[in-house]
Amino acid sequence: MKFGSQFKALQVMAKEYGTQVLGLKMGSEMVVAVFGEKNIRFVCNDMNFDARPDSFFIKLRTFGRRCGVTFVDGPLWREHRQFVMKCLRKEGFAKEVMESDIQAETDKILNILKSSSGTPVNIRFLVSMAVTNISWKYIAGEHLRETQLHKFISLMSKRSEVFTMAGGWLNQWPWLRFIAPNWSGFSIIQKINLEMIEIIQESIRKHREGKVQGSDYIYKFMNEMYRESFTEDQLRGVLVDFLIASTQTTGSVIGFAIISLIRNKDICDKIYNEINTILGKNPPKAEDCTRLVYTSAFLYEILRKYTIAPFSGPRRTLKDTILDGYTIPKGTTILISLDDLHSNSEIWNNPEQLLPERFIDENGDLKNTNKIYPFGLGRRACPGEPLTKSFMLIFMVSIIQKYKIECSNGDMPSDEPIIGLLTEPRPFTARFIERP
Ligand code: HEM
Repeated sequence: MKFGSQFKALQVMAKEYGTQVLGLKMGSEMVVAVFGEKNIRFVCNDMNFDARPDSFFIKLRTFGRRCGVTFVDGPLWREHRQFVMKCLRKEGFAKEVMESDIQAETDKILNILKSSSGTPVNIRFLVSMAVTNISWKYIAGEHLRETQLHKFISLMSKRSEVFTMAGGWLNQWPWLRFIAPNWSGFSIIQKINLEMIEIIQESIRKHREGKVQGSDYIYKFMNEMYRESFTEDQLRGVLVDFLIASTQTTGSVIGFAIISLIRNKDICDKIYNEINTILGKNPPKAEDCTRLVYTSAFLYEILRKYTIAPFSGPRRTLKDTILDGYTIPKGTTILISLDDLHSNSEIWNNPEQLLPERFIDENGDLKNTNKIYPFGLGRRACPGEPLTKSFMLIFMVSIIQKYKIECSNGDMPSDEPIIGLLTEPRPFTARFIERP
C-alpha cells in the first residue's frame, strides 16, 4: 500500500536486501521477482521459465478455463501461438496492408480532432478504440460496433487500477470475492467478462452463418476444429487475449507521448521541425522511422521511461532451476522486472529524465534501441510489437504534422503514472489546434 503498487514495493525490497532475485510467499504462492539484465535474459531464454502460473485470477480472465495463448503453456501454447501468428501474417498483420489500416484509423481520429475545433479531447480513449479495431479486424474480419467498443474500453480502464501483476489480493485469497466483491476487483472482472462474452459469441455466430466476408483468424480456426486442441473454449480464449492486449497498451503509450509533448514544448518543436524538413506534408510510412531519427528516438524514450508492463508476463518454473546462485523450486511464479532494465542508472544516465538524445549517436543515427525491452524478450515476447511500433510512428507523426498540442483549460497534465497490472497515464484531455 505504502508504495502505491506491488511492483514498486518489490523493487524497493530487492534494493533493501541487496539482491536481484527476491523470493517471497504471497498467500499460498511462492513468488520470485527477478531484476538485472543478466538474470532477465537468462529467464526469458531458458525453456524452464516458459510456462505461465495457473491461478484462480488467470482462469477468471478466460471464464474459469485455462485457454488462449497468453496464459497457457506447453504444447497447447506452442501450437496455438504458431497458428495465430501464421493466420494473422497471411491476412497482412505486420505488413504494408496493416499500414493502410493504421492510416485509415488515424484519419478517423484526425477528422474527430478537426471537428473538435480545439475543445478538449480524450485522445487515449480514441487510440484504444483504433488499435482494438485494427487487431479485431485481423482476428474477426470486421470492426466492433462503436457502442460495444466504447463500453468495453471504459470497463477495461477500471480493471487495471484494481490489480497488480501477481493477480492482486484476489489471486492469493479467492474467497475475498464473496465478502468484498467490489474492493477485490471481482465485480469489475465479472462485468468485463459479460461484455467480452457478448462480443465474442456474436462474432462466432456471424462466422457460423457465413455473414463475415474474407478469411480471418476465426474462419481459419473453424476449419481446424476437427483437431483435438481446436475447441470452442480455445477459440474464445484467443479472442479474449487479443481484445485485452490491444485495448490498453498502445493507448497508454500514446497517452504518455502526448502528455510528454505538452510538458516539453522544446521536444515537440524539434519533432515538428524534423517532420516538416523530411516529410513536409506527405503522409508518414512505418519505414520513415530511420529518416525521422529524433522522432523515433522520442518514441523509444517514451517506451523506456513509461514501461507499460513494469513486470513482463508472469512465468512459472517447470522444474527446480538455479538462477544467480539461488535454487528456484519447480512451480514458482516468476515476475520479470522490465522496468528495472529501463530505470537502472548504471545503464541510463539520469533515467528519470526524458531525453530522446540517449537514442541518437554522434553520427545522428539511432542507437541503444536494443537496450530496451518493453515488449519482453524470447519465445513469449509480445506478438503485437510490430503493430504498436508502426501505429506509434504513423499516428504521432500525422498528429504533430497537422496539430499543435496544448493542455486543457491551462491544466498541465501529470506524467506520474498509475501503476496497476500495467502502467497507465492519469486521466487527461488535450486540445489539438490545427496548424496553418
Ligand atoms: C505498447 C504496447 C504493448 C506492450 C508494451 C506489450 C507488452 C507485452 C509484454 C511485456 C508481454 C509479455 C511477454 C512475456 O511474457 O515475456 C506481452 C505479451 C503478449 N502481447 Fe503484448 N504488448 C503491447 C501490445 C500488444 C498488442 C497491440 C497485442 C495484440 C494485437 C498484444 C498481444 C500480446 C499477446 C497475445 C501476448 C502473449 C504472448 C505469449 O504469451 O506467447 N500486445 N505483451
